Amino acid sequence: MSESLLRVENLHTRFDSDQGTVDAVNGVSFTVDRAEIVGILGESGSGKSATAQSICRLEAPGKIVDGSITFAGRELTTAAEATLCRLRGNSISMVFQDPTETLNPVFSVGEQIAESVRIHESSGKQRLLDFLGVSPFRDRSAWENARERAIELMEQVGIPNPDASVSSFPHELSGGLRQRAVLATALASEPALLIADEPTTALDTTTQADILRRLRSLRDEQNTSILLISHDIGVIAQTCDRVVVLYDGQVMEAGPVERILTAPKHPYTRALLSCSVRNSDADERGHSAMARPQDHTGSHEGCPFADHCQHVTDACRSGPIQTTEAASDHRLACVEAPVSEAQSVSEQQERPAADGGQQHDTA
Ligand SMILES: Nc1ncnc2c1ncn2[C@@H]1O[C@H](COP(=O)(O)OP(=O)(O)OP(=O)(O)O)[C@@H](O)[C@H]1O
Ligand code: NI
Repeated sequence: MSESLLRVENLHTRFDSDQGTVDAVNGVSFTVDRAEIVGILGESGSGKSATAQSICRLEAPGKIVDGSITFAGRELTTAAEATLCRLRGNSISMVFQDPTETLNPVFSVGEQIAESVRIHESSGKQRLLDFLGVSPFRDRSAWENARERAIELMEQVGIPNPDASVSSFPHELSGGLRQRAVLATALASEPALLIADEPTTALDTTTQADILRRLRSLRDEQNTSILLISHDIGVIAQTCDRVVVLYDGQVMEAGPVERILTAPKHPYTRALLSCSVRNSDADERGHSAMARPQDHTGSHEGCPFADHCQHVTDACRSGPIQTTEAASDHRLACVEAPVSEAQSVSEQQERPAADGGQQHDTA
């Protein structure tokens, strides 16, 4: 078995502010294999973006205070800025939630996509466009080639009429088209790993479904590994192979999407799923709104979900929660897992336990 493309181990990312210290990422571990789509699922404030930013080493003003991030066997937490720049220009691309922050309003989208192609081809030069504020395409033939590639990329991400839209400015495009253009710039370098932080959150459901479908084709056709961040279970279910459920900067449960979404074992995951099924019913086990961790500055003894968990015991509050293997490739951070399992089966009448009701089988 080859080494995972991305391996995050015991990552701790901290923000220091006047209000105190926020442990935004508090011991997170997971891997992304080649040609795999892994989702990070969690509510607002659970540390999804801080995790993604740490992987790209764009965590400032946060600081990585512990743990390891390896990409293709290379340690990123201690890598030099020049190495990180090269990786970001070639191997790892990130798409942020708000495309207006990524696209420069004064250049056409075609030029910006073409510039990403050029950066990739000239292997890791500074982003001249941002840097100098001038178009790097003074040489006509260089522009023609890059423009052609930009049009291809625009087609790939579903921008209609790319021949015409290549000269459009960001403000001339709809939100959906802008987000597609951002995706095209991210794909220009043919990255081995694409990190997409809520890439479709602001978009209508048809556009969202289309973009998610294109992410899957990207994996199918180009073997791109994708880390997809979302608070939306539907998005994760449609797109991912595996999912990591975050709460208060910690992994509650992780495993194959189908398994986690149909037979969740962690009380938090189950609360999250039942909220999404009946999200109008905020009273559903009382978890909907109050499940959010209000105070990140306290100590981290015990399970962060303990105060909202109906299965809570003394052990949940008294020390670090061990992560156990509920099944092969299914991790769980819950001391009450066996009790929860019994509950889970009765709560989930629609499915005869997929694992035969025995959660402690071996890998
Ligand atoms: N620049 C910052 N300064 C101080 N605290 C921060 C900063 N950025 C994030 N945090 C804190 O870190 C925690 C995790 O934030 P993060 O943005 O990773 O959450 P998220 O899961 O991405 O949420 P959302 O779904 O709202 O994007 C939060 O408590 C947040 O307040
Ligand atoms: Ni976020």
